[in-house]
Amino acid sequence: MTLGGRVFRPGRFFFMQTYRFIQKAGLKTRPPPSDRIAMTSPLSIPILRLSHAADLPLPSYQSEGAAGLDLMAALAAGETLVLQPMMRALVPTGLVFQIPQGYEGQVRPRSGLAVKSGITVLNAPGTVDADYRGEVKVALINLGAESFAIEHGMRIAQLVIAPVTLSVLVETAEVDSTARGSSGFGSTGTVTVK
Ligand SMILES: O=c1ccn([C@H]2C[C@H](O)[C@@H](COP(=O)(O)OP(=O)(O)OP(=O)(O)O)O2)c(=O)[nH]1
Repeated sequence: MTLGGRVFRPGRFFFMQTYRFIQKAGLKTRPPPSDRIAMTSPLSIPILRLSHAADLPLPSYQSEGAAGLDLMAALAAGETLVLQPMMRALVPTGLVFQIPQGYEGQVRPRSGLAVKSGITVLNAPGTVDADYRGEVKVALINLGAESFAIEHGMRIAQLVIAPVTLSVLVETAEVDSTARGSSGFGSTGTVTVK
């Protein structure tokens, strides 16, 4: 931008001041840059619905800020899957995801099912690899004292899409030293106030 023959480069402060002025004046604006950082555009994920999930809606976020897409049990018509206490089952979702390279799907338990009925994901978080093209299934286990009936369409788990940091392992003869060293597995105890 040129002002009075001099080159003028407006910085972040200039934009924020201008934004606040417009806001005070009651004019409608887009959110300031700092707020917009969090509003990244959603990742597109191709998804294939298999025949046993044809009557089910696609997984969706249940609230504006939810992190997980609810996964539903896709059972055969009229089938009910009863999980006896301490029994496990691989529950089909009827969905094939094409997760983009650099991301993974994490199959996580739903806290409501866990707290109310002891139903959780046995391998939590289950990992759905970016190159997996099979049906996503949920390994549920009943850790409760009562049997639990899973019906077709029941929201049994949630899928969180997360970025994956790919690493290159570099073998070395020694690693650097730290204050913790090799202490772990409860070495700091559990008491907070001494
Ligand atoms: O809860 C899960 C976990 C995995 N999978 C699918 C997607 C994943 O990409 C594939 C393999 O999972 P994982 O790598 O955890 O299994 P593995 O036991 O290491 O098998 P593999 O040798 O096939 O990788 O199985 C699910 O559908 N649900």
